[in-house]
Amino acid sequence: MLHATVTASQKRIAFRAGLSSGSLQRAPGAFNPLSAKLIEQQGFEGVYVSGAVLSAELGLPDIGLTTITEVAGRSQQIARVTALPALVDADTGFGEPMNAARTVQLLEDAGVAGLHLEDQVNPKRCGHLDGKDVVERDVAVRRIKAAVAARRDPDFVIAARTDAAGVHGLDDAIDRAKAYVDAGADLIFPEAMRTPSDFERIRAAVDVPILANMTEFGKSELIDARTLDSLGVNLVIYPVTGLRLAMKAVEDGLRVIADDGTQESLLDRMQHRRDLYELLDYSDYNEFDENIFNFRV
Ligand SMILES: C[C@](O)(C(=O)O)[C@H](CC(=O)O)C(=O)O
Ligand SMILES: [Mg+2]
Repeated sequence: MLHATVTASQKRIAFRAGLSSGSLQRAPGAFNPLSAKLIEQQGFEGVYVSGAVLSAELGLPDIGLTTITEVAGRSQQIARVTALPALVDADTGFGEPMNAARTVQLLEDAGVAGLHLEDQVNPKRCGHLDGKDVVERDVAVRRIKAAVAARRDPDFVIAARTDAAGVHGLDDAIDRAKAYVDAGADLIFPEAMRTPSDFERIRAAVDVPILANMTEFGKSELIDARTLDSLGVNLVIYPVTGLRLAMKAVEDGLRVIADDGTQESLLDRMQHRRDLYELLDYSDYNEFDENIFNFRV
């Protein structure tokens, strides 16, 4: 009720334990706090706060227009309603290495379990588009080092994402992944991997946990969870999946209302009022109120 009963520190410890458990952790993107509760209810191990979703929600493309204040605010809203650890997309860290350092502290304060910083130039692009570019490896290393040095909670996870595979090829992505691990990254996010064998090569190159981004309509083959697990992937994100499902359902539903003049035929495709209330722990609020208001004459 009102908030998750698990503290930020406990979530970070649980996130690290999951990453080193040897079994795949799954973190669908929560497109709002309510959907984070649904992700928890459905038995996933974590939630992902996607930059693509956050910008799309604001009616913007994912080209680095959102600010750290917006990202931290949304991340806090999501983290506080779920017991699951949240991993946040911190793009390029919102500027210079010093901005990346501040980003770490603001996201620690937001109560999330970790973030990822990517090696793209500013302004960044979706990692699955052509025409993106990366900064020099040393610049990215400075970004990671600044982030790691700024961390106050040693359990807060700092992930390094490399977009280099789509720009200079997989060999450069592997070199960068190694350099980012040396700089202190806890987790490697190789962006826009095409096939299982790309993940195999990353897995063989680094000792830290690795992440698979199973975003749709991009460059990556959609690989099922069991296969990812057998490839030694530690964490999979489905960043925009929930938003895509919801938006298509809403679009179809709105068309029916416009055509039929009623939503009657859509009722069995809707989350029932009862299920929404259950997700919101509505009955607990009632009980809470009764306990306060117990005046009897
Ligand atoms: C993971 C990602 O960074 C995101 O913001 O969710 C995106 C996802 C997408 O645009 O499909 C990315 O892969 O760049
Ligand atoms: Mg992103």
